[in-house]
Amino acid sequence: MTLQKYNSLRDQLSDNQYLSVEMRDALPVILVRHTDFSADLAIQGAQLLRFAIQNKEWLWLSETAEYKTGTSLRGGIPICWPWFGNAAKNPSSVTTHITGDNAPAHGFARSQDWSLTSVTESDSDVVLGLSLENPAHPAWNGDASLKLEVSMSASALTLALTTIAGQKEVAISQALHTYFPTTDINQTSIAGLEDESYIDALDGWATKTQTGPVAFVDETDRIYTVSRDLTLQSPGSTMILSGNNRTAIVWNPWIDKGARLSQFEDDAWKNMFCIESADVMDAAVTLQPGESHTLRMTLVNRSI
Ligand SMILES: O=P(O)(O)OC[C@H]1O[C@@H](O)[C@H](O)[C@@H](O)[C@@H]1O
Repeated sequence: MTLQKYNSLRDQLSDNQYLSVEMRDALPVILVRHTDFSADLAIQGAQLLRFAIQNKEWLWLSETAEYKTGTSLRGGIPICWPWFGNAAKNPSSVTTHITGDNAPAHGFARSQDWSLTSVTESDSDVVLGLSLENPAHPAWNGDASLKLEVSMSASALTLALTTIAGQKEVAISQALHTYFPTTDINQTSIAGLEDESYIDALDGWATKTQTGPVAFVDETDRIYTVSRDLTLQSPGSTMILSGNNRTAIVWNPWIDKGARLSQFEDDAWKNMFCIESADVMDAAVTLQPGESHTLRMTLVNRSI
């Protein structure tokens, strides 16, 4: 099956100037090698693994990432859908579609095979269209399909994740679970969340208010409301993250949880953090039959 997928992707991309496909262990990975930027995208999960401009890597990917069938890779931008995190923590509109006790964390879109549906390439950009038609899982009885558009250029990276409801009403929570690199987590901060309320998943899910920029001093796992662009500051790097998401998860596992995580070196917590452009909790999305919703995020580099 995997080899079939690889062969059909190779045929599909044979006329493209900047695109090719390679196998990494069990997974086909699309390679974008444009003159101005480069990227790697696993067709499983439609997971962007890398994006770089002039040797600056915009995403963090674990050195011990595993290219296995049915397992999300640690790093890049996994897609959490049709529920975020622990299924039971979702609002009832979302859990009504979840059956049984074996609902995987972060849904199932990140571990299923997607299709590459369109490719546009030019001197200035590359746009990949992917889809997960008729998404199905034993733990979900919802009816919707899912598309992802990944737009890459020498100035920006944009992801647009579109949910299209099927024959009945459906509610989903979702996140573009972006892993960012940093050379020093102790000198990393996020501006733009000042005065926003957040749920602290590490303090009994208490609701709190953010004072000043977010800094990382311990394990962090919070769901913020979002109303502005975010500025991600780390040594030598300033990135601006914008989008139409109403919530964002800020996460760093720190030392103890880092030691328990799969595909994660013991000291990797020092060099990564996640900001997940999300629609979760009260911001979960309900769609009537045939309606659609697009979650968008754009990343630009403002480093000097
Ligand atoms: O290991 P996973 O399933 O990819 O999840 C990673 C993290 O994802 C974050 O979104 C959650 O808030 C964390 O609690 C979780 O640990």
